[in-house]
Amino acid sequence: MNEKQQALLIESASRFPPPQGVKLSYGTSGFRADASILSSTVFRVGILAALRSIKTKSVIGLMITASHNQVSDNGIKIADPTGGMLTQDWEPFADAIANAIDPKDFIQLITEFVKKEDIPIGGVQSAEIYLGRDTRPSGEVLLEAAKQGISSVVGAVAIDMGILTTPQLHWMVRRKNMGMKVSESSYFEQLSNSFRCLVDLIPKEDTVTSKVDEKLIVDGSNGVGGEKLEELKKLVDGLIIEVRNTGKEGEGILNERVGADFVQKEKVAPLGFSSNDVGIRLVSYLHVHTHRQCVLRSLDGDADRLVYFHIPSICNMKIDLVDGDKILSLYSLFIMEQLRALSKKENSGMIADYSVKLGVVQTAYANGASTEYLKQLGLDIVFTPTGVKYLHEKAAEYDIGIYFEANGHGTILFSEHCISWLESRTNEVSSTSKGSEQHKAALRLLAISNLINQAVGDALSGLLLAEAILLHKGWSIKRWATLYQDLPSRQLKVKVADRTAVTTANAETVVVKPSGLQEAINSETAKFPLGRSFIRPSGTEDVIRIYAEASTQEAADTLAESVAEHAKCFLGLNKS
Ligand SMILES: CC(=O)N[C@H]1[C@@H](OP(=O)(O)O)O[C@H](CO)[C@@H](O)[C@@H]1O
Ligand SMILES: [Mg+2]
Repeated sequence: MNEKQQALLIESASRFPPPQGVKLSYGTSGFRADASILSSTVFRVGILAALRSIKTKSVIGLMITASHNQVSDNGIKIADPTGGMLTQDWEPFADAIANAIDPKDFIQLITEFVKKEDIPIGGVQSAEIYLGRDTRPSGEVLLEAAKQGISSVVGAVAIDMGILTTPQLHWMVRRKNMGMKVSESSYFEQLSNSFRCLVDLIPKEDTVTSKVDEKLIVDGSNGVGGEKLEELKKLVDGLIIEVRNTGKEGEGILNERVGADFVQKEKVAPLGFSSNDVGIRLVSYLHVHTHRQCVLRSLDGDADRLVYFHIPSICNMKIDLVDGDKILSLYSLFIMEQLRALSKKENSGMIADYSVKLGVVQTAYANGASTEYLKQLGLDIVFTPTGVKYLHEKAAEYDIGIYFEANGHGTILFSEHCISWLESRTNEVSSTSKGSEQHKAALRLLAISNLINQAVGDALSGLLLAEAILLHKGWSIKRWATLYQDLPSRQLKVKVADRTAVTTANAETVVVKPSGLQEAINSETAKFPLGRSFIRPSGTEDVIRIYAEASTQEAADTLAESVAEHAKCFLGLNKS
């Protein structure tokens, strides 16, 4: 790094002094904190994004969002060249520069890292960073900090893509690096075209329209997802979608008693839904929730999560939740059916010439009943720690890898080899047996690979895929919900003195430190039939999370409470 570059960094960093007495960590999904202390972090991540772009010779994404957190929080995360999360190798550097208080230490960290990674700053390689943000009011100021961080690296250019959902930004980065044109309208077109393709491939005789829910009501969490769905729905025929909690002025506060995270964790209907919606299919998203005939859905604050629910009774606003595990099960079932059809010998006399490796990835939060169901389908199931970066990485090892967190964050990854094989299948088959089930199955799988976001979980594309499958099967949300019955579960969070004192192993199912705590959890769990419980430190909030499931709701609640008590004893409460 030459002197001119060093001077530029020192000068611009002086405009963004880091907060004192706070330790930030890149966490499960980037940096998150109260927005008022984040300018310096965002500025520094802007520098990191520019270095990453030079190093990889690719466009990098930088998203300003705190997803399901309260509106006063904000955050920042990076999209790598493939559209996935920042490579985990760079996270320690992100943590180090975010926490370097002394400007000299800060510059030294960058100098050493640039040398170690051999990043040719100031050379011919330029850097391009796509910026996106959600609808949080603090987004504008933080966007400016990111721009200044980027422009303090010689040759780096920031391109503001505007207010976007997180998955839209990831999609754009991926597509741009594949050499394609990028715009929001091309995103909407790709989603709506592939949805139409799936609907056109529904066997006419099998459509049992009377059973299908008529209307879909979507809870947009008062965030960016509602607004974007309003645009997308103009291009989608055959679905009646009503968006609530759109975040328009006066409609409500982002993520406050709305959104997928709230619905999934509290298991009650979000604000804006009433006893008039009984029987409808509903969706929540980021968080998206759905509710239709009425199915309801919830999106989350940045629209990368999706859960469905319906309100079965007017007596209370308790919901029947169709969570990420059930979305995963629906997708798995449909994909298995297509693969089976593809491998059948038909008129053409051809059978699949290679067997597609299909796998599913879950975390410890997956309901035990879902894992059992997927096992019975004969699927290969793998568990990873919480956080999409882990699930995504694992899913990418398959030809078709489906991953979901119970909270509705997930997608389906298709390997390049699988996509070209499917393409060749459609070409081969077309001359001899066009219109055969084999041909259609290949076309459906290709349409799914175009519809579902290959970069990251995406509430909008996930919703269209779930809808297409329900239409294909002629299923209502109630039918879908009966795939299996969830084991009763409870999640709690506790603010302890220092959540980093907890370390875990075996995909977070076992506490390693503090010692003795796991034994206490084991002895509580043993008291309940089908009991299962674990704790882990959250990567997005200053809490530890407790999960418990058991054969009855009462037992799950009691187990969660008693494990929480042990955790408090071992860890001490946060006094602040
Ligand atoms: C139990 C739970 O839902 N945890 C969520 C939450 O992470 P925590 O590290 O648990 O705070 O936010 C992450 C980012 O959205 C998401 O990936 C994860 O699944
Ligand atoms: Mg999110």
